[in-house]
Parts: sequence; structure tokens; C-alpha cells
Amino acid sequence: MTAQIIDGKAFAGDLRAKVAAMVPAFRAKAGRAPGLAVVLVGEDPASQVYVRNKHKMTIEAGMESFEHRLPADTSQDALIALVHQLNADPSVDGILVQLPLPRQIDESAVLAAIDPDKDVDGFHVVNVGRLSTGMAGYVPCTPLGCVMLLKDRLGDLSGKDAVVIGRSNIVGKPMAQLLLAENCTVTVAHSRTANLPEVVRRADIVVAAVGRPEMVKGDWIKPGAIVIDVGINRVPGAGPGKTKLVGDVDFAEAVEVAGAITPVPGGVGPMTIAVLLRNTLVAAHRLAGVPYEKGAI
Ligand SMILES: Nc1nc2c(c(=O)[nH]1)N[C@@H](CN(C=O)c1ccc(C(=O)N[C@@H](CCC(=O)O)C(=O)O)cc1)CN2
Ligand SMILES: [Mg+2]
Repeated sequence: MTAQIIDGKAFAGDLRAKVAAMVPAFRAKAGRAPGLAVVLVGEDPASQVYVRNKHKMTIEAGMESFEHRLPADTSQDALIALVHQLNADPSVDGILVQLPLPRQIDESAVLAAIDPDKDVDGFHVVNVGRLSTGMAGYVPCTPLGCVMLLKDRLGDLSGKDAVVIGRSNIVGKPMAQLLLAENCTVTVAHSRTANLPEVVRRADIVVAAVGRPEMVKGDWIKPGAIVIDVGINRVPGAGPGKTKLVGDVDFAEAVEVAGAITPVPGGVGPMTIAVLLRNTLVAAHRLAGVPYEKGAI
């Protein structure tokens, strides 16, 4: 059996097109475009690429992009002062502080400073609480993108056994909450889980978000299971100085067992920015008092 490959890049492209198609109606009603502010501190090469892509895709969707680049030695107070300024700016609907932040800055203090109603990343504790209690809020982009891919493939997720490997605040924990809200039976596995291969083998849905290259092997997967690989690991590639991206799943092995699988690159990754634009569109509607049809996208 060879798994179907889930084309996250194409799905994300469609999602961005749907967001872009809704922007003109919002503009007509609100008299302005939705606005996304992205803050980058320092010069982490991967973060620079992500922030550049966010700017480009925000503009392509017909939205306003406000990019703020701060030096690596920026103080926590200066960053929080910028966040407060963006909270108060009526042209800004969504605020995103690119992670990771430099050492001298306490990430949780910065995330706590973002107005929860502009927190399109869904990282503020108020949005974490809203998600875990079933209230409307903002859901982190990567896990929401994973659920969109799963529902597209499986339709109703009710009653499925799901294993999430990894318990980060950004992916693992919100992913578990989202799957629970879809009536899955959810297990959150992590580095201390006993008999991890056995636990994973029970799952109809496997979400790997541990940050360990190719850790999940083919014989851990139940035949026909859906495998969502959130890992983005840069490892040595063919030839001196060359690198390549791999996920947390051993793709070559898992593709022979799974029913469907996301590749790396081109699977979950591209969903992150597409969902960010979707969350920004929702935030703009809410802040401008323009009705947004629930579940429109
Ligand atoms: N404030 C945030 N910081 C970070 C987030 C986030 O959601 N909010 N997520 C990641 C980085 N990220 C967006 O910020 C992101 C990661 C990966 C991709 C992507 O398209 N990946 C491609 C491969 C890209 C490559 O070649 O390196 C793929 O998987 O196909 C987009 C956005 C951490 N920080
Ligand atoms: Mg191998």
C-alpha cells in the first residue's frame, strides 16, 4: 500500500485565494483593508524568510502589511512598547511577533501584551482559554491548518483515535484541543511516553510535532492511518555544505504503510501562513463590526 500524498501547498494556495476573494467585500463595508502587523526581532535566517513570505502573501491577499524589524539587542520593554502601539492602532487587525525571540526577551511577557482580539497567532492565554473552553477566539495557525487538511481528507473526525506526539504550546497542546473539539479520542504523547511506537500504532490519526528528524518509523503506523507531519528539520543533505528539510516522520517508510501523509516540505508548513491570513480576515470583521459568516473559511 502506498499512501496518498496530501498536497498542503495546493490546499494553502486555495485557502489564500478564498481569503483574497473575501477582502473586497470587507473593504467596501469597512472602508479600509484588513491589516496585519508582523514584528521580527533579530536576524534568524529562517524567521527572515517566513516574515518576508508573510508580507508578500498579505499584500497578494489585498490586505495591508505592516512590517517591523527590530535589532537583535532590542529590550523587552521596547518590544512591549511597540506591541502596545500596535494594539492601539485602528488600522491593525492582527499582530504577530515572530518566534523564536532573542534570549534577553521573555516570550510569555510579550505574548501577554498583545490584545487578545488582535492575537491572530492564538498564543495569548486568553485565546488558549477560549480554545479549551469552546469559546470563539483565535486558534494557532499550524494546528488549525492540520485540522483543515484532516477534515478535507476524512470529513467527520468523530470517534477517531488520534495521537499527537509533542506537547508544545504552539502545536501539540492546541492540536489536542482541536481534535477533542472534533470528537476524537486524543492521546498526547511526548519524550517520556512509555512504549511510544505501540501508542502510535493504535492511532487512526497521527500528528507528529516533536522536532526530531524522522523519529516516527513506518512500523509505528497503523496501516491506512492518516499521518500529519509538523516537523521542519534541516539536516545534512547530499554533498558538502548541502542541507535538506525533513519532517518528524520517516517519510520513505511511513508512505508505504499510511493511508495518507503530508510531505515535508509542501505539507503542513504552507498552511501556517494561509491560516494566518484567514485569522486576520476574521479579526478584521470582528473589530470593524462587519458580520462574518461562521465557517465561511
Ligand atoms: N509567531 C509565530 N512564530 C512562528 C510560527 C507561527 O505560527 N507564529 N510558526 C513557525 C514559523 N512559520 C511561521 O511563522 C512557518 C514555518 C514554516 C512554513 C513553511 O511554509 N514551510 C515550508 C518549508 C519552508 C522552508 O523551505 O524552510 C514547508 O514546510 O513546506 C511557513 C511558516 C515558527 N515561528
Ligand atoms: Mg530511512
